[in-house]
Amino acid sequence: MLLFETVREMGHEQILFCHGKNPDIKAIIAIHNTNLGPAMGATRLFPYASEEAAVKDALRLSRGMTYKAACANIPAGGGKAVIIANPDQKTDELFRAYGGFVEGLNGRFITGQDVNLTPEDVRSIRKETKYVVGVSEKSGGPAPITALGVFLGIKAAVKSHWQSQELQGLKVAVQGLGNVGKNLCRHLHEHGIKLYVTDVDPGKLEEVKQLFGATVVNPKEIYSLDVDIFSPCALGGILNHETIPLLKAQIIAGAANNQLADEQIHGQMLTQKGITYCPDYVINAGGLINVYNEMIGYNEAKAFQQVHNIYDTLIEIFKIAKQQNITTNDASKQLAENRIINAKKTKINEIAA
Ligand SMILES: NC(=O)C1=CN([C@@H]2O[C@H](COP(=O)(O)OP(=O)(O)OC[C@H]3O[C@@H](n4cnc5c(N)ncnc54)[C@H](O)[C@@H]3O)[C@@H](O)[C@H]2O)C=CC1
Ligand SMILES: O=C(O)C(=O)Cc1c[nH]c2ccccc12
Repeated sequence: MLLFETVREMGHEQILFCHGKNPDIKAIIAIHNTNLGPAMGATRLFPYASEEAAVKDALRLSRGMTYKAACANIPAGGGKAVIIANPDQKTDELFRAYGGFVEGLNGRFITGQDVNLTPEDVRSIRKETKYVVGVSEKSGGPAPITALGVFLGIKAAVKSHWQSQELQGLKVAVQGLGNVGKNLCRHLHEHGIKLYVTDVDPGKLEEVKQLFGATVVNPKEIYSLDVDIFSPCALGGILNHETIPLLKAQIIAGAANNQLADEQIHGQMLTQKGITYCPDYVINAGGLINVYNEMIGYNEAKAFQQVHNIYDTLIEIFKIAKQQNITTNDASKQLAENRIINAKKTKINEIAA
């Protein structure tokens, strides 16, 4: 991988390679853009197959955070960190060492809990740095708000795709019943939607089957179901050459980050199939909205309003995509980039005034 060529093309400001021998730590903090504010992004821990895979994940996730904040009108920039490790290697010392690196950035990067981190791990990070958010119990954590945002995104997609407000009787396939997926199932069930669900954890499947009368399917079956909507709420990269030809759903609307294995190629494939794709970083902004509000002093009404704006933003993105005959992913990128450029101009004008 040609590192500087890649970051020049993707537009990153700074990448920090964090290393230590005792404790043994390998982490990458990617700061994509800070025009709108400090770079925000939760930290994920993962046993990446290669260092290149870890770098790529950090680069793409951090850029996604820039677009996410811009599309949600949150005055924050985009960043993301990955710790290369197996979940069974987690220790308090590891997270404290990582926290030291975050502290060294002095607020340019603000982080929290992502894949494979628990609230306890985040408390370890917090022993070394105050630049951690999303640990307060006040707002109930980011997942319920993320799920609400995804539900509103589904409503927007239904409106745009079928010119309908009617959810009753629709069939939705949900991949992953974690913190977001389960909360999403509750909203969908309450609106009379028929659920088809999958997870690799049998306990979670049983719970959702009992609570919401969901039909349980094998992880491999989830793509080819005869449903109206597919909601990926587990892993990234699930929209690819193997899965897209299998899809019967007309709408894709879920919480997972980096759903398109390749943004251009697979974004186009979905458009050609006539599928309405809700760009992941637009529909899953609820978590960021929640932690940002927690950071500035939680105001439930304000956070609620910002999450509800996801509906209007998606309607605007679908409109831009149709008018310009581009993918919804490119339309949302355009919206985000315009907001970032305008913010920079405003900043320059303020300095000049
Ligand atoms: N929690 C939040 O506020 C936000 C979450 N996201 C993203 O949404 C996704 C879900 O987040 P959470 O619910 O918080 O995570 P989680 O870790 O609580 O849930 C993920 C679920 O997916 C399941 N899973 C893993 N591999 C699977 C497979 N191959 N097939 C089916 N299920 C599988 C897991 O068993 C788990 O139940 C993640 O990609 C996360 O990055 C994005 C924005 C905010
Ligand atoms: O939407 C994402 O991918 C996030 O990282 C959102 C998020 C959850 N918890 C956080 C803590 C600090 C910064 C962002 C987040």
